[in-house]
Amino acid sequence: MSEPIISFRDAVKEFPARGPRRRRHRPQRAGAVRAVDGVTLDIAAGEVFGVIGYSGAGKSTLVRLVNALETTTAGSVVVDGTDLSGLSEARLRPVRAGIGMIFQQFNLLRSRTAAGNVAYPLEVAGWSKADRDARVAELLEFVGIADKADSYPSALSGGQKQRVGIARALATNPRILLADEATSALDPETTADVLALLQRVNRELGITVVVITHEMEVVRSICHRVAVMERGRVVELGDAYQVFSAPQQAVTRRFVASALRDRPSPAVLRRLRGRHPGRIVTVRIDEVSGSSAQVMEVLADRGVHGTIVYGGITEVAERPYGSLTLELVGSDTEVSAALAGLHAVTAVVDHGTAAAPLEDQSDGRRDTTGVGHDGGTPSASGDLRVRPHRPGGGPFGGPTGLVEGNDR
Ligand SMILES: Nc1ncnc2c1ncn2[C@@H]1O[C@H](COP(=O)(O)OP(=O)(O)OP(=O)(O)O)[C@@H](O)[C@H]1O
Repeated sequence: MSEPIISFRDAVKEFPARGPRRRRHRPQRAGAVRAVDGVTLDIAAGEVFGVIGYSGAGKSTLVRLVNALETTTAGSVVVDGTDLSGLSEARLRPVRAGIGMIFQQFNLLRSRTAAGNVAYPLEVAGWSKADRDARVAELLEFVGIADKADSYPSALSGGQKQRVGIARALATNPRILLADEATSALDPETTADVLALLQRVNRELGITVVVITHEMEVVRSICHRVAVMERGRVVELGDAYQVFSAPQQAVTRRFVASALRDRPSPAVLRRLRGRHPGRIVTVRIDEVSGSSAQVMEVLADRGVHGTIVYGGITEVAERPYGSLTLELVGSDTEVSAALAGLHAVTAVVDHGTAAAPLEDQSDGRRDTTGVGHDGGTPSASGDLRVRPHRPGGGPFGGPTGLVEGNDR
């Protein structure tokens, strides 16, 4: 990893507890809540770093520590070589000048045009009118809304407003851009456009981008590395592909499931078994284990006919990831040999057949990733062990021990 531009060391932020919402968080001092609870984390210069977590996890507080909108209760935050602890407002000013920020609700000045909004930080920084005009034109061009320079925010779409927000955040040449739920108010297509723009900000301008989100899709599409937050703590951290292709924590698995709807729910499985008489198996497709070509080769070698009946392959951090659910048709011996062959190349979940269904090991919880129990660790092969269907369970809706997931 290159030189860190942001470092948290055992960073803690406590707030005095007020109201019932905060009571569910573990109080560290009587009447206090730890929004950030001992975070140690380095964000490298030049990366797109994601902080993902559900509401209340502490994400916003964590980024507010970076631009010193909040100060740590304990531990330290170092930004671009400056330890923010105990700095005066005057000393914080230059640190803040090196950080741009964009928000979910855009926070544009309604009384100013797009150009006027982008010019605002330049006015505050004392730029001349000529320099401001040139810089504003350049920025609006960069974010793709030069034609909207004279429009007021009320006449702009959400995506256009966020482009103005990005241009404004970039105006004074920051080294860091903080994006707090910047796409959460946008539709999927506009989200994709804005994320592509943030990627350009990173690649073309070399700006470190820190993305705060509760959407896996955001991390999946642009982040190099990710921290998963829960109750003020970082519970998983690393390369986005590694974290999401082998999630260790239940919270991470939920995020993966929300983005990759590639694994059949129990209800879908029952229908698949009903429609397809062969053996139903789900195989993981990723860079480390099997590619679909490898999987098909194994089946062809064993003389087994494989039909794709469910699944999807997408990209996480620009690398392939997903799963395919196949119906295997052949003699019992051929199918057993094919299963053994598949196990050798990738993670496999054997769902059995309608006559002899197999349930997965997640017992009471649907494991959507194929890596093991909630809170457990994946087996060496990353495989899901299977056990025979419980006696007395009917193949269609009987007490199978499987809990209904989303019936997709
Ligand atoms: N100024 C504050 N005073 C008291 N408690 C606060 C304050 N700001 C945040 N909290 C509490 O700290 C915890 C973390 O909040 P934070 O906003 O950082 O989470 P988040 O992950 O960003 O969630 P969201 O996406 O809903 O904003 C929450 O329990 C919240 O109620």
